[in-house]
Amino acid sequence: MTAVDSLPSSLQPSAAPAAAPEGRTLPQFVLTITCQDQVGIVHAVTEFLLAHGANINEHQQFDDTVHGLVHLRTAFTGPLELTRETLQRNFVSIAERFGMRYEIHDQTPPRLLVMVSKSGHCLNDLIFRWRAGGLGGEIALVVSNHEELRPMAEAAGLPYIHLPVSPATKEEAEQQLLALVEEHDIDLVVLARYMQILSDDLCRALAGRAINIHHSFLPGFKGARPYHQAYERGVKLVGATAHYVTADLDEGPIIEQEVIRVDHTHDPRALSTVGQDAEALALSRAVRWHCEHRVLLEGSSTVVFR
Ligand SMILES: Nc1nc2c(c(=O)[nH]1)N[C@@H](CN(C=O)c1ccc(C(=O)N[C@@H](CCC(=O)O)C(=O)O)cc1)CN2
Repeated sequence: MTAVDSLPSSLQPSAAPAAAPEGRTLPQFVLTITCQDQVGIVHAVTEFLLAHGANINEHQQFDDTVHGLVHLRTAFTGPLELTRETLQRNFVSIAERFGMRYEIHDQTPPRLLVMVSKSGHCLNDLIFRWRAGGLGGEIALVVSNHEELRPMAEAAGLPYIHLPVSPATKEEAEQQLLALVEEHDIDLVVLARYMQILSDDLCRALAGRAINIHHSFLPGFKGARPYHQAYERGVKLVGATAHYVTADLDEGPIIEQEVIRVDHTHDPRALSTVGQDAEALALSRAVRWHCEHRVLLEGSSTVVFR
């Protein structure tokens, strides 16, 4: 008798997926796994989900033969009574058997804190997608080292916190930011053209939960004025790079990049103007994919299950 044979009829492979009672929706979850590649991983995962009455909606896998690793993302719908805590508790033994690094998420949208300076095109795009329900997370508040974007945030009903930064106030400002992250139960900090360099301590505190948009196609043109560098170089493509924030400026693991064709008629201002579209698109995609648990960090790189 196989493991499947021992399951109740409602869980037999041919059984229809569990249905939600009137007015209720079935819980949805995402499981992400990284481990050494070995036989039986997918079988163990699918047998575990079957035993909990879960119905797989999306499954993606990448075998990284360079590093001998396998990365999985499985999105599934559970029976009404299934919880993240039950899954977490029951999956531990499987994770230990295969030496898995894993996360189990329910459908609670991550809470976002957006940081800005004076340029509003990325914030504007994030607010539009959030209000349209297409960002994958909830914007909780906006923090800035300037006042210029307060009207945009407050018009969207968002709290706006002004934290001026100078060499004298930087440490205090960063402590206040961390206090806001705790106070508002923030899951992700989004640097949406925030033009101050975060300290090593702050980067460590926000490791894996802070995304920046750099206004160039990295690794080219790092720093604060990439469009001037691009103009001087005479490039024919400009772009933007969304990456996790690390202490090494503009060196964090890349999540998404976008490019736009330009030519000799574009001066630095024109390059900056056309580049804004690439920045807004790359950042919003990266934020949504992070919120949907589609981005797996692997050392200095990422695996993105788009
Ligand atoms: N620790 C990190 N902090 C930040 C990163 C990062 O990758 N790691 N990205 C920046 C954004 N950025 C480029 O994408 C960037 C922003 C600002 C500067 C810079 O030189 N700033 C000057 C001040 C400039 C000003 O006041 O306008 C500085 O901080 O001395 C370079 C790159 C966000 N933070």
